[in-house]
Amino acid sequence: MKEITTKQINGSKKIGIVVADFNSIVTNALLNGAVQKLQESAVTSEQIIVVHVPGALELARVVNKLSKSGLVDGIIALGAVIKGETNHYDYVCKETAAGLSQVSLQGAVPVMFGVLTTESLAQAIDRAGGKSGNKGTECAAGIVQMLSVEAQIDELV
Ligand SMILES: Nc1c(NC[C@H](O)[C@H](O)[C@H](O)CO)[nH]c(=O)[nH]c1=O
Ligand SMILES: CC(=O)[C@@H](O)COP(=O)(O)O
Repeated sequence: MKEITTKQINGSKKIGIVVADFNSIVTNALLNGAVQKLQESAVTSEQIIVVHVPGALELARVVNKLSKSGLVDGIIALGAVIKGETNHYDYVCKETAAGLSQVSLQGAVPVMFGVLTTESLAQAIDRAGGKSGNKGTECAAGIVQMLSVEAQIDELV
């Protein structure tokens, strides 16, 4: 049986982080968690490109542009969508998830979905370095695994 699993990624790989500035008190914490985890995984700051967009709905377009650019080998998309008084939340969540999923499946590089979709600011804070962890940290570990396993598959082809 051959098992393909995580190894450290080589120093030539570039990782893009596209972060929504809406609810920046949360998304900055996600960004910090992602960068710290990447650095713990021996990814240098020179291998990381950070791009800011206005809100979650703009993530997919810029992630798609970055994916096609050839500048990066993997992308982490970070955002925080927090429910308000109306059903606008539902549309933002649905379209953001659909857009990013499409880019990851059909695009050139793997995309990690690091967009919080919560009922309250408190729930978001809990998931951006609070008692429920840090979604940015999770996504950083995930992109390292994805780049590693995809490279190993390419070597078998
Ligand atoms: N309410 C939230 C938004 N709304 C803004 C949209 O994402 C978008 O920027 C706007 O509709 C213009 O196209 N964005 C978030 O990231 N989080 C929210 O809670
Ligand atoms: C997720 C959102 O778009 C939300 O912030 C909008 O708030 P509201 O539904 O009160 O307009």
